[in-house]
Amino acid sequence: MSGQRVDVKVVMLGKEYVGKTSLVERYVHDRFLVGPYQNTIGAAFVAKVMSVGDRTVTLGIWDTAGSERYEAMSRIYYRGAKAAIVCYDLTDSSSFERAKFWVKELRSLEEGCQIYLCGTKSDLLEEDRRRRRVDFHDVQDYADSILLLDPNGISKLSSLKHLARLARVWTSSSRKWPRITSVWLPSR
Ligand SMILES: Nc1nc2c(ncn2[C@@H]2O[C@H](COP(=O)(O)OP(=O)(O)OP(=O)(O)O)[C@@H](O)[C@H]2O)c(=O)[nH]1
Repeated sequence: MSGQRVDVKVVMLGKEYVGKTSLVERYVHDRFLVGPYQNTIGAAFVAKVMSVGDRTVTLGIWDTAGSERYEAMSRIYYRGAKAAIVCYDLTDSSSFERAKFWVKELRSLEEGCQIYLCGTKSDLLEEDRRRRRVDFHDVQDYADSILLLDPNGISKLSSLKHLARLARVWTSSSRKWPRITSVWLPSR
């Protein structure tokens, strides 16, 4: 990581191949890389400067490797994160189980971290709905069950408006670009 000042640390988590790097590439460089899949090794860091009202905020985004081989390393990267974008692939049910694993871990170990749950690759469902492997209602029920555990968590959303905005950027999409649906979860 460079010596750049970071105001808000954001970490990307989720099973390998769900599309974490693609989301970061799109958000930071406004591009979608085509070509052979290249798995992330360890983690990659990128900074993104954004304006929030009259303030300038530097996000430091850690894009972790999804392979379980790097699980211990990912724990190092989520320490102190203000937000975690936990991704799962709508066409891969095991990736949703993996997302739950990360949510559980963050909620018990990183209480100050806002968690965003992102279902990726919705373009594949537009092409063929039968490819869906993660039911929308299951995700909704899961999100609700966590909200119910901590009703106060909802208020935290307004205190981190810039991150909510960041999530919105990631949800707006066009064809052929990373496609996600997002559900906000409180941190506890
Ligand atoms: N159809 C479709 N493919 C996508 C989308 N996002 C990513 N992909 C493809 O999915 C593959 C994996 O994407 P990555 O962004 O490298 O996945 P990752 O989660 O960073 O993977 P790891 O680095 O192994 O953890 C690549 O071949 C991407 O082109 C999407 O929204 N739609």
